[in-house]
Amino acid sequence: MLERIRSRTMFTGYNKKCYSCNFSPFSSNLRLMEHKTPTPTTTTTSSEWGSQAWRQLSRVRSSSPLIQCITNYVSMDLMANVLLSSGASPAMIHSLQEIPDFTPHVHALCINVGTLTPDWLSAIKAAVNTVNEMHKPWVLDPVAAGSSGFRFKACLELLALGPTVVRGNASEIIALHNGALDTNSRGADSVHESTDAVVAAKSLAQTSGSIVAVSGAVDIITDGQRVFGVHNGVPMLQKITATGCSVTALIAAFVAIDPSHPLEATTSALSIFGVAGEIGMISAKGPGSLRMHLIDSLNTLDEHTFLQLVKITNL
Ligand SMILES: Nc1ncnc2c1ncn2[C@@H]1O[C@H](COP(=O)(O)OP(=O)(O)OP(=O)(O)O)[C@@H](O)[C@H]1O
Ligand SMILES: Cc1ncsc1CCO
Ligand SMILES: [Mg+2]
Repeated sequence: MLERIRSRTMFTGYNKKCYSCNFSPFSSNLRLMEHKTPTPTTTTTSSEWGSQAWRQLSRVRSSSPLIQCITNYVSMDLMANVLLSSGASPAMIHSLQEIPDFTPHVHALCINVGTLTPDWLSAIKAAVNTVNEMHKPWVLDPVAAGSSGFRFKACLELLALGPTVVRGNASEIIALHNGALDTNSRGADSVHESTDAVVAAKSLAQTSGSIVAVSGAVDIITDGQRVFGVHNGVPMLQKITATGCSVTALIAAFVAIDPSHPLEATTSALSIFGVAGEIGMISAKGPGSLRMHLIDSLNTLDEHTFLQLVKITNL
């Protein structure tokens, strides 16, 4: 594994100053739109990004943010295990009746429309309104957004409520950007490469005010101005259902501990997940065992190994 040292790429656009501030993980005065604040341009290496991602994972591990996940039936197990193995606390609580008692206590909310029904949509909106009122971060996974009118309308309504981050695959982000149903939809699976969605992601970030992340061979992360690429992960992650859903939940955990820097937190979460996939793949025999080794790798990942494998570039 250690010989797989990645090259370090120079890039610009990162506000280093933000990372030297004394951030209080769970302060109540979070501003969801803070990433829109203009930042001075400095030069930062991929290894500095790697160090920052490691610090953020360390904070997830030490502070164990509580992440409420209103997600689909398929992803509940893997998502909860990915959060647990990364150090966060998952809570798969989705009943409308429980939201007034529980949601005010969470550090971030993960919303996923994978198996959406009208009842669940009501619960989702109630939970989103609660965290919005409390200025806490929330992340939207628009699973199969372009596959049906009901789902598409729901995704647009949720987008209008101002998610901190939207993470989807390329087809989902392109459908949201196009504002139309996807007649070639394959449901939860993408028919596009992530790099096909750069323009759509930037535009969607500009119109929504959200950070937009597109997963794929290269994960794309943008605030509408800056665009970063995470070159980690293995293709077999696509053969495990709900790895995308789970990395969205991991983004929620990272945004929970650094809500003032959602662009950077999202980039970090995707890189941690991708590196864990690469390490897991060394021992895996196929998707089934990769799923197990991915969870193990998230649990045991160490700084030295991560810093050797992480690759983040300016796109
Ligand atoms: N070709 C690839 N090479 C490396 N990593 C990949 C590749 N494709 C996807 N990944 C990684 O797999 C994870 C899931 O991404 P994917 O795009 O498959 O999500 P998704 O389609 O939303 O999945 P799901 O809906 O099943 O949860 C991400 O961490 C991504 O970086
Ligand atoms: C396969 C599938 N269908 C609805 S949600 C889901 C999990 C991956 O998004
Ligand atoms: Mg998905």
